[in-house]
Amino acid sequence: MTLKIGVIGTGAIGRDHIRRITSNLSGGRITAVTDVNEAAANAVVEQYGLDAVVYPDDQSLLAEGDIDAVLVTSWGPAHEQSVLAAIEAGKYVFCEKPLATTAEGCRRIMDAEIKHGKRLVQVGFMRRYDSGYVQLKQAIDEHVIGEPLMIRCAHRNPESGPNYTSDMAITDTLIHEIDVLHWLLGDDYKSVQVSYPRKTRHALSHMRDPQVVLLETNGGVLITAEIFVNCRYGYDIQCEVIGEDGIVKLPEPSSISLRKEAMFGTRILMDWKDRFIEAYDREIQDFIDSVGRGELQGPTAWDGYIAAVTADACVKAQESGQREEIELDEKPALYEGQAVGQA
Ligand SMILES: NC(=O)c1ccc[n+]([C@@H]2O[C@H](COP(=O)([O-])OP(=O)(O)OC[C@H]3O[C@@H](n4cnc5c(N)ncnc54)[C@H](O)[C@@H]3O)[C@@H](O)[C@H]2O)c1
Ligand SMILES: O[C@H]1[C@H](O)[C@@H](O)[C@H](O)[C@@H](O)[C@H]1O
Repeated sequence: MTLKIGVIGTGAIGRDHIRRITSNLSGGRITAVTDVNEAAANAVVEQYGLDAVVYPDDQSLLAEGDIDAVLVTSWGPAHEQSVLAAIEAGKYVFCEKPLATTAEGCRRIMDAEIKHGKRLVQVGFMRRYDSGYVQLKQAIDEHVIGEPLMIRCAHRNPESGPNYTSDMAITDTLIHEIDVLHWLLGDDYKSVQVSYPRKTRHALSHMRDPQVVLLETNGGVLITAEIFVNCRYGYDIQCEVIGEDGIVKLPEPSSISLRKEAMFGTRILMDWKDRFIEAYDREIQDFIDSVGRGELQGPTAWDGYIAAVTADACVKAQESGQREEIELDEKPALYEGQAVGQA
């Protein structure tokens, strides 16, 4: 069976997912699209030669579209409304991060899913599908390094856009570490503190960059996460887990090495689309396959909720300079067991 997919939001990542479904992946077909910028929706239909109807908004796409599932790839503040409408229509929905911009919004989505009685939502935390992170998880789960004690990581972007603000370092950028690290450890966060080193001259005047976030888990693991979104030299994601018996580290993306003019080196990628290209392919293929089986297995609305609660505490800690507590509601039964990523 071919899954008929509607896409809500045809910007950068919406187009990229349409490209992969159309050219790389199996079992899915784009049959409906919408974007508040109608010209963008029309352009993507033309660019990929889609046999798809362009709808004026998410409501009409969900009511009239010939679809089995939707991808929500609009701006973050628009996600909650589209996801709730998709659940109401009984459609499976893949939603890019953030699931909603507030913890209350994520709660409303969980309540709607629980009322529906079955998982319909997968959140776009693609790092769980990255083979490097999957290997780290395997090593931790198999106690290769004994108990994990500390994690050191860095999330570096070459440059931030003109509308990027200091809190987006958390809600837009660190959110990937927030998700993947609690998944790696199988542990929840307890507290967070944020510090600011000297500011880079490349950052816009209104923002703090870089930032250092110190997270502590319930199990006592200390995580230092550097966020540096104007590092200039590349798109660089680092993660090192220090355990009782050894250390495991995220591999560098594979690349040829070059010896030239008295130098030896490898290229560093510049774009998130390239760094996680295989992970995005796997997560969307997993969504298509899981919907086909009638049982989602990727990141859940509960994971989206954990990320939102943790991000709220991080933003509070950015402002207060103090250690802030992170408190989750009780995990609903629908989300028992750990959602997986795939190698
Ligand atoms: N998983 C990842 O690594 C990753 C990477 C990039 C972006 N994202 C997330 O994906 C989302 C989109 O990011 P982007 O980079 O593609 O942004 P973008 O600005 O390029 O595209 C967003 C599109 O959504 C459209 N839109 C806004 N509100 C809408 C609505 N109510 N209905 C329909 N369309 C609407 C806009 O017109 C725009 O075309 C963001 O939430 C972002 O955080 C995730
Ligand atoms: O900081 C960026 C992240 O590195 C990417 O992975 C995307 O999530 C993008 O939306 C963020 O702005």
